[in-house]
Amino acid sequence: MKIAIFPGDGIGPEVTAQARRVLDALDLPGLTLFEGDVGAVAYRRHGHPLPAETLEMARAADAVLFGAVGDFSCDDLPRELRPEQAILGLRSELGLFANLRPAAGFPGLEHLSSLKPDIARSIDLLVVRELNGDVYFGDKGERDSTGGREGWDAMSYNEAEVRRIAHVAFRAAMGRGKRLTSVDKANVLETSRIWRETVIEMAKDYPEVELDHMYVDNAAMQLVKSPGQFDTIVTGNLFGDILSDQASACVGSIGLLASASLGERQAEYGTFGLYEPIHGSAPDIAGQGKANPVAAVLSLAMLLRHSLGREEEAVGVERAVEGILADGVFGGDLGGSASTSEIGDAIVRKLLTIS
Ligand SMILES: NC(=O)C1=CN([C@@H]2O[C@H](COP(=O)(O)OP(=O)(O)OC[C@H]3O[C@@H](n4cnc5c(N)ncnc54)[C@H](O)[C@@H]3O)[C@@H](O)[C@H]2O)C=CC1
Ligand SMILES: CC(C)CC(=O)C(=O)O
Ligand SMILES: [Mg+2]
Repeated sequence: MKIAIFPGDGIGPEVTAQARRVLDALDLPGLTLFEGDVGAVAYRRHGHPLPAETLEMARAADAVLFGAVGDFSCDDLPRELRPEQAILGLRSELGLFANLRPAAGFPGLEHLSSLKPDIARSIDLLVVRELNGDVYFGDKGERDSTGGREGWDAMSYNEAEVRRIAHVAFRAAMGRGKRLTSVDKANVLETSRIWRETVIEMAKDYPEVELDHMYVDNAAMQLVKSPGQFDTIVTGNLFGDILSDQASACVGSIGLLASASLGERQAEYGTFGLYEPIHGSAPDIAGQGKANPVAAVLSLAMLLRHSLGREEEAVGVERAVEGILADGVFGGDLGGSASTSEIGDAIVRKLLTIS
């Protein structure tokens, strides 16, 4: 099996280094690891945030472990050369339309949440975010208007795009609490009207799943008021991006949440996928040993589960993370003092103790 590791910018290399140590500690037979450049670092070295050789490496791999991209020094570059195009390009080129972002509290660590412990205790949800469409990939541009320069981004979803992500979400809900909340803005947006009608039409294929619908503004409010009401959420690219960052603060920190990005074949059979923390390159803390590597390590656990079929090892990594958090090993994002590498050390030690 070939795993491509793309550390990227800012804290990306710091957190992926810890995930790699965990992978090394597992000592799995038959694994080959490759590293590739993405983001600002790739732009500086190769003149493009997603060089052709990196994309080829991803295509040849069984799974990609991604760090993060983004660097404020690139803010003035044309959009197609900005570091963020690396992750957008990988998602679209590899057809990774289904982004799974689980958000569950760590038992006994409710006090780490931004919510009251009693409310935080109930969080156990999965955001299924569409990843290949919406305003991120729609036509966009700048034009002159009577009010000066005007920027525009087209939002759209067709029925086929809604169906394929909704199938993933209905199936995910079947494997969880059998409740699915579709989040949209159907009271205002035509995109959402088609989204909602399509999801309703599909519900008849999943009679065991209890489906409901929520406008995104209410969903944002309900997520902090009573997150326990959610089991599986399905939503578009933009709303899913925002709600999952919010869900991370409900759990405790954005440094805790992992994600898997899967495509048509992959969502069905569980092979190729791209795995990354939900956070970005965090330039405000980069290079200071302050990054929480847990999201990257849990992304590795998702890779082991979904792409390598290594459920036992995935559970082992998740147990090790739960163990070190229960031991009180955490960094500044959770009110502790452990550095990125100390957290990595503790996870590796715990993994070797429990396995
Ligand atoms: N998938 C990706 O590569 C993503 C890239 N970005 C890019 O990252 C750059 C920074 O974006 P922001 O909006 O600031 O989002 P961000 O997620 O990088 O950071 C938001 C806040 O959370 C903190 N934070 C993030 N990850 C952390 C971790 N592991 N441990 C402790 N604290 C952590 C940061 O210090 C910051 O205060 C931008 O260039 C943005 O475009 C943003 C999101 C996703
Ligand atoms: C940087 C982006 C392209 C998207 C993002 O924030 C995310 O996928 O979480
Ligand atoms: Mg985001």
